[in-house]
This record gives sequence, structure tokens and C-alpha cells, in this order.
Amino acid sequence: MSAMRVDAKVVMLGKESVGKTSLVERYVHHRFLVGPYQNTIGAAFVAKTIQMGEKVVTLGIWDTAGSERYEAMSRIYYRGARAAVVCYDLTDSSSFQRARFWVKELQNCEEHCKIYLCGTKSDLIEGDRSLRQIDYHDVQDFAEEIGAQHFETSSKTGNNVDDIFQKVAEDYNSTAFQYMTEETGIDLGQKKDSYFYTCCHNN
Ligand SMILES: Nc1nc2c(ncn2[C@@H]2O[C@H](COP(=O)(O)OP(=O)(O)OP(=O)(O)O)[C@@H](O)[C@H]2O)c(=O)[nH]1
Repeated sequence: MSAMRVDAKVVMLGKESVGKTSLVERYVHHRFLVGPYQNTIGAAFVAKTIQMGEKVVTLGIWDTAGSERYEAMSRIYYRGARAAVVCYDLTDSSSFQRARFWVKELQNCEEHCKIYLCGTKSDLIEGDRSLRQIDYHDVQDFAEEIGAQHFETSSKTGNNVDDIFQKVAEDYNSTAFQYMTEETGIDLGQKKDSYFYTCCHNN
């Protein structure tokens, strides 16, 4: 069995039901799951390798549960993360308040963690602009203020999903947070693109 190392730990954060799991599913498995919504319990993990020129970068993505019940647990998963994809639902203003909460938390506790703000479900507002509850420019201003990248994505159509993780990998590769040494990497002993759950979904 060939061992695999995670180069960069990435954590998905955000209010429940904003679409964190769907984002990871779209990125890793190129699919959008329909059917009843199943909330994440604890967290799920997936490793994904990306070819970047002659280099291979392996992202270890922790998909945390958005429910406030699991807030303490989510803190465990962002420890040591080099990138956080902080998600909010473009059609739910309260989810942006929750995103601000996670940003503050990361700023206080994980100063080396790069933040990527992700407005999800853009397909819904493309269908009906009146559904948008969070202004693009307001978030862009906030992103600039905190030194974050900002994306709007749809896991349903795939819009911008690859781009966000590609940017994470590029930032890692461009040595922005490459001070992580060989010693601090994690050996997984798993095959490529493996997806396994620590606590799994509520089904
Ligand atoms: N239309 C649309 N619906 C989406 C999109 N992403 C997620 N959803 C729906 O939103 C609901 C919640 O999605 P999840 O991905 O499970 O949300 P989550 O943030 O992982 O939720 P928790 O596990 O509770 O933290 C599901 O019914 C999804 O089908 C999207 O891009 N477009």
C-alpha cells in the first residue's frame, strides 16, 4: 500500500446547511447529491491530489458539521489548518453572520490559516435575483479588509467550485504557507482521492 502525505490541511466552516458537504462532493466526486438533506455529524475527511505543473499537492479537507451543537468539535478540526473555506449561503443573511463568527475565531486562534470566503448556491440567485440576501461588493470589501479571497459558487452547476480549491493549492504551492515541513506532514496510508468519515452523516 502506498502511503500518501497531506501537504495542506483545509477546513470547511460555516452554518449548517450552507452547502459545505455539497461543495466537497462536487469538487472530489464531480456530483451534486439530490434527495433529503443529511446534516454532517462531527466531521468528514477527504484527501485530494492536484497536479500543479511538475508538482503534486495533496489537500486534506475536513468538512465540519455546521450545527452549533458541534461548535466545540469544529474547533478541533481547524487546528493547524493552512486554509479555511468559510461558507455562507447567498440566500441566507444569518449564514453570513455565522461566517463572520468563524473569521473572528480563526483570526484569534489560527493566524497562519488563510481564509477563503465562499458564497454558496449561486444557481438560486441566477434563477431569481430577488433571493440574494448578501451583496457581492459588501463581502468583497470585507474580504479585502481581512486579506481573504472571495468566491461565489454553485455545487449544483459546478460554477467556481474547482477554482476555490485550485486557488488554495496555488497559494500553498507559491510558498505562501509552505513553511509546513516534511516532519509536520501527515501520512495517510490511503489511496488517492480517498474519502472516509470520522463520524459520518446522519442517515
Ligand atoms: N440549489 C443549491 N442547493 C444546494 C447547493 N449546495 C447545497 N445545496 C443544498 O443545501 C442543503 C445543505 O447542503 P449540505 O452540503 O449538506 O450543507 P452543509 O453545510 O454540509 O450542512 P451541515 O452538514 O449541516 O453543516 C442540501 O439540501 C443541498 O442539496 C447549491 O449549490 N445549490
